[in-house]
Amino acid sequence: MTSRPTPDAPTAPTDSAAPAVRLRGLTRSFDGRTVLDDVDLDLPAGQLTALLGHSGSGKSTLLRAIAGLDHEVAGSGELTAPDRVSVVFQDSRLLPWRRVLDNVLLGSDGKEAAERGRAALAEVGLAGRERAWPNELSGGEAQRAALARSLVREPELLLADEPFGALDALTRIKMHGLLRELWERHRPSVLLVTHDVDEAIVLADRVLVLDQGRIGLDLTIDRAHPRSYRDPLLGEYRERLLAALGVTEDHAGRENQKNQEHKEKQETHQ
Ligand SMILES: Nc1ncnc2c1ncn2[C@@H]1O[C@H](COP(=O)(O)OP(=O)(O)OP(=O)(O)O)[C@@H](O)[C@H]1O
Repeated sequence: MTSRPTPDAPTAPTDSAAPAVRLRGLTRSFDGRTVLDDVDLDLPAGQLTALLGHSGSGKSTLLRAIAGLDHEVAGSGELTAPDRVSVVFQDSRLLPWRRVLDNVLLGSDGKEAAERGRAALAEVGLAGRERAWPNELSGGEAQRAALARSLVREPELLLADEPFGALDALTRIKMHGLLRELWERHRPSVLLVTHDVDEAIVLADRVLVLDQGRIGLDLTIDRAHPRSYRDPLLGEYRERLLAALGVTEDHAGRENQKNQEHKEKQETHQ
């Protein structure tokens, strides 16, 4: 567990019951403009949490702060996060000059590491593609490889910034199933940044909405898994989230219906 106090903050205590991530008074600004405004948040160990918010609301800024990737950003507050953190982005960030297995193993050597890498690739459905080059993979396969690379480190915390944002709808649905499966097997704490309300509701046990620099809504999704886009009981959560995002009912209704029809069609075709 690493505490990263910013200049005016004390160090957080660490104990076994402590949340995986603890933020107190986290503030981040760019050019004098406050993007995160005094955010308090606990992410319990082993929870899959989704983070929604308008474009520019600060989701990536929050994720980068938790990942410790924002040293150049002005800010304050107290932040505690685990030592083993993996980050997955919208693009796979595979090195094109390394084969898939070598990408997964980056930074680890030896026979045992190679075995773990192979096992991770098998877990994401890429057994047999170890020696492929990244440019031989589809977008979905590349994201699978990125997930394998993050898993091989057995992270305590997985930070995922729109990991499925660039994928087509059918691949996205398959990746939702995969992410949930991997989470159930490994149980890291996950913070999933997404624009997609349905993705958040189907995958996460808790959904946060970032609004005006703060957590505007903190919603527990109390439905068993696996969840279906067709589940009418998820509709109520969807409405609350859309309202928190400021989407009007009319607009939401039309968009929802379109999305719902599309997703149901894709689900049927799986
Ligand atoms: N390095 C930076 N320098 C200056 N401004 C930045 C920087 N990074 C982010 N910002 C600004 O901070 C605000 C929040 O950005 P951030 O990327 O966190 O939003 P987001 O919610 O992740 O957006 P999106 O959903 O579009 O990815 C935006 O107005 C953005 O322009």
